[in-house]
Amino acid sequence: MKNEFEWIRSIAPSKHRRASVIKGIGDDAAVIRPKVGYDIVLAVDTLVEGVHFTKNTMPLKAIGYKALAVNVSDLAAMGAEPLYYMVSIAVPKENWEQEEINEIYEGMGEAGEEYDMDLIGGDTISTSRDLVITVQVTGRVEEYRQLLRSDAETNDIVFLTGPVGMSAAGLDELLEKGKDAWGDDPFIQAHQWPIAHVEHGRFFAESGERIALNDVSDGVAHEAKEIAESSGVDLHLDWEKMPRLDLFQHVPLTKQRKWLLHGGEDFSLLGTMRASLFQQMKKQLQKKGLSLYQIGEVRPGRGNVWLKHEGTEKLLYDGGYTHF
Ligand SMILES: Nc1ncnc2c1ncn2[C@@H]1O[C@H](COP(=O)(O)OP(=O)(O)O)[C@@H](O)[C@H]1O
Ligand SMILES: Cc1ncc(C[n+]2csc(CCOP(=O)(O)OP(=O)(O)O)c2C)c(N)n1
Ligand SMILES: [Mg+2]
Ligand SMILES: [Mg+2]
Ligand SMILES: [Mg+2]
Repeated sequence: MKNEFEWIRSIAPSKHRRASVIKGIGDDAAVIRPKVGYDIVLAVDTLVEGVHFTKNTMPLKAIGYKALAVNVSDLAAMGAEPLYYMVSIAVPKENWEQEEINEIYEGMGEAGEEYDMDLIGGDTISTSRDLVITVQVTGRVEEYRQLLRSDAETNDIVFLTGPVGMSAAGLDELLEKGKDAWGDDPFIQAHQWPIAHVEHGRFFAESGERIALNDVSDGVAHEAKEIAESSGVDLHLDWEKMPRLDLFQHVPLTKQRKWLLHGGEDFSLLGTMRASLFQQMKKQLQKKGLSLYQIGEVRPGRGNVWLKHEGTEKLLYDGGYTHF
């Protein structure tokens, strides 16, 4: 067992991918040199044992991988390029071994490699119970190109960059069967190894177009409501247009609705863009092997979300995951 400081040295990267890191781990704070012409984008998200994961729902490596990926997803939703991350980890005195924490860091390192980011610092503390991992990420976006949820306008179309509901479906299976559910099943994979849609975010930002964007961490209904409210418009969604995998075909409708609309943790991006842009953007994205689905449109309103389903349009209950 290493002591705290030996352990920190053992997880510190020996070199950085980004030349802009002036000082990483090993002083009172990290120092980075921002690139001229870019705005800095910052986000922080925490994963808590029992709330976001348990040892039965997530492999240790996946906990680390997901802790970084969910943060990168917020950078993607701003159109930013991920650059650096910091980690604060509160380790319970019982039930967690150093070897297990190392595995979490291995998973985080894998995500760091995937998104080309440097670990530049953090904090290590003990706690009485339940592991808590907080990751702070820094990214950059070309000046004034950030993609805000307040930018939706009447006559825009509403889009999703990928399927939703898979992570929630996986979680239900994991809560029921525990480790017996682990494996290649796409729902389980979606829950344990989420993918942040950075390429989509960057493509939208680089286009220079006005695009409103949110990542789907708390469910489509909730994220759509956030866009509608902050843009002062109404979003009209169409159930039939939601990207739905064949895998959902035999699932009862109430469950489909719960997973697809209120599930969350999918980390697809939900957004709006000018209607005339949609086909060309879809084609360009397809060339990169990326998808884009139109699921509705934006109309004048006061921040409400409507869902057309089985011929009638109703106000969509905006319930998603809430911590209080
Ligand atoms: N405890 C807090 N203190 C300060 N700002 C917060 C706190 N919690 C959330 N925020 C801010 O509120 C906004 C929404 O947060 P959140 O719903 O967690 O976003 P997301 O779902 O994209 O992670 C963000 O700007 C976030 O930085
Ligand atoms: C053991 C367990 N129970 C429940 C969930 C489901 N869950 C936990 S947090 C959450 C929403 C997303 O997390 P949050 O902390 O709200 O992230 P943010 O919206 O800030 O990105 C969901 C769907 C889970 N992942 N694991
Ligand atoms: Mg958050
Ligand atoms: Mg978000
Ligand atoms: Mg949330």
